[in-house]
Amino acid sequence: MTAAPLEVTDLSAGYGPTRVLEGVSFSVAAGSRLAVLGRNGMGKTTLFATIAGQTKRYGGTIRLGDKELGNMESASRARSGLGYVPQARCIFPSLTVEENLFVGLKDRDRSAIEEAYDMFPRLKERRKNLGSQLSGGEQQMLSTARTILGKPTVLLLDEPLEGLAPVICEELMAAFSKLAAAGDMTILLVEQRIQSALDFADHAIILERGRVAWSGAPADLSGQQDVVEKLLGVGGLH
Ligand SMILES: Nc1ncnc2c1ncn2[C@@H]1O[C@H](COP(=O)(O)OP(=O)(O)OP(=O)(O)O)[C@@H](O)[C@H]1O
Repeated sequence: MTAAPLEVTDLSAGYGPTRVLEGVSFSVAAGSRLAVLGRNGMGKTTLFATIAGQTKRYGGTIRLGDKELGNMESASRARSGLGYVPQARCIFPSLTVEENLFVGLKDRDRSAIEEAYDMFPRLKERRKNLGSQLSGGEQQMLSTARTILGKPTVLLLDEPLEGLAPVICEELMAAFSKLAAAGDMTILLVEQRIQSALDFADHAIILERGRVAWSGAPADLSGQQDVVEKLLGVGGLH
């Protein structure tokens, strides 16, 4: 499969009567990398959960390639090419690493598991360990690898670096960059480690109270100190 474009138009969503996203529009070209940034509670996770069909959508469209996802169940969105690695690492703690990966294979041959081991050699070393015996970084690798084995054409990564040591963050970001460079996936990344996200992405959007408050190239942000302070709550970028 090759990467697909994603186009979100006038999306609004929330939880019961609480509207969180309002009029969110952006597009991501096939094979490109979008950083979704914003302070805590601004709607980043809600955006990804809505694209994945796990939050109530009130209006707007979500187009992946030539398919409209808006009215599909989550499983159909996944079959249409959407891969979602949620913030809470989703692994089966009582299954081994290898068994966890089998779950991600769907109808692919077992030999495809080598793709996951090529990307994350650490998982190969731990293949007989139970999910519960993995470190936070290894769990993140497993959660990501399992989704990638499903061959998504658009991949959503929600705060993959959360709580991880710098050396593991570098390892993960290198793996994501390799994936992006292969051209098989369009990647959207939510990340609090702003500089890592900007280094990775070729475009960024910043959410503020559920709306897109800024959109542009990562390089443009470094010259906009007021935007960085107001929308990201940090003093500066490196
Ligand atoms: N299950 C829920 N029910 C009701 N409100 C929720 C629920 N999940 C999130 N919210 C609210 O939606 C808003 C956006 O939350 P969301 O988790 O999408 O933000 P975020 O930008 O991802 O934050 P963070 O960076 O802290 O993860 C917040 O006000 C939050 O309290």
